[in-house]
Amino acid sequence: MNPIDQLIMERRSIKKFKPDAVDVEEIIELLNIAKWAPNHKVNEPWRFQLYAGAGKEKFVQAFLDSMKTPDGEIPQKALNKAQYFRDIPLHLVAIMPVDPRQRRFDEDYGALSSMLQNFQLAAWQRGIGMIWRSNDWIYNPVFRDAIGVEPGEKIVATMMMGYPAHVPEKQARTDIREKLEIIDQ
Ligand SMILES: Cc1cc2nc3c(=O)[nH]c(=O)nc-3n(C[C@H](O)[C@H](O)[C@H](O)COP(=O)(O)O)c2cc1C
Repeated sequence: MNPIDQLIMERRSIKKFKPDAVDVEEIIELLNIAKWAPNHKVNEPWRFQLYAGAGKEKFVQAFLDSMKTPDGEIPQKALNKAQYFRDIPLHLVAIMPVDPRQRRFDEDYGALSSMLQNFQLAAWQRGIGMIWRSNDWIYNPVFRDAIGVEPGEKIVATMMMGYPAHVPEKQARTDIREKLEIIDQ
């Protein structure tokens, strides 16, 4: 199998990471590769925040703030998740401008999603794993405010990254013939 086909098929979303640090410069390099995604108008509809080292606590605190109940309590489940996040080497937040024109919005979302998949693949090639998370809290105004996402911006993903401690089994995919209609007459 050619290496690109193999890379696409063998990349997995990673949830368990080794504690080993990932070099921030390598992530910058990978983002500089990933930006060559297809992008109508080449408007580069994205900005990123990379939480590393002591800076991760800002991300974790924003998450915890968004999890507070009306009486100011933080559920144990959220505290456990926060600890899990602290132990992950890097968190990347991908943010796009929200264009009120549906077509432009769709194009921007498509471009950033393509960019993020490039990023996942280029990182996997170098042994770096990640998971794209789009949990409810990225839509929570408390979380958005805490990390400085402006009105008119949308968090598209949080990418949690590190060297994989466990690579899960692939989940089956349907033969594309079942989802493909060929119209040739
Ligand atoms: C837009 C998007 C959002 C996702 N959000 C989550 C998420 O919130 N939590 C999660 O565990 N995985 C999330 N994933 C990762 C998928 O769960 C994962 O791709 C899927 O299970 C298939 O596994 P694979 O990537 O290893 O093939 C997301 C993926 C995409 C593309």
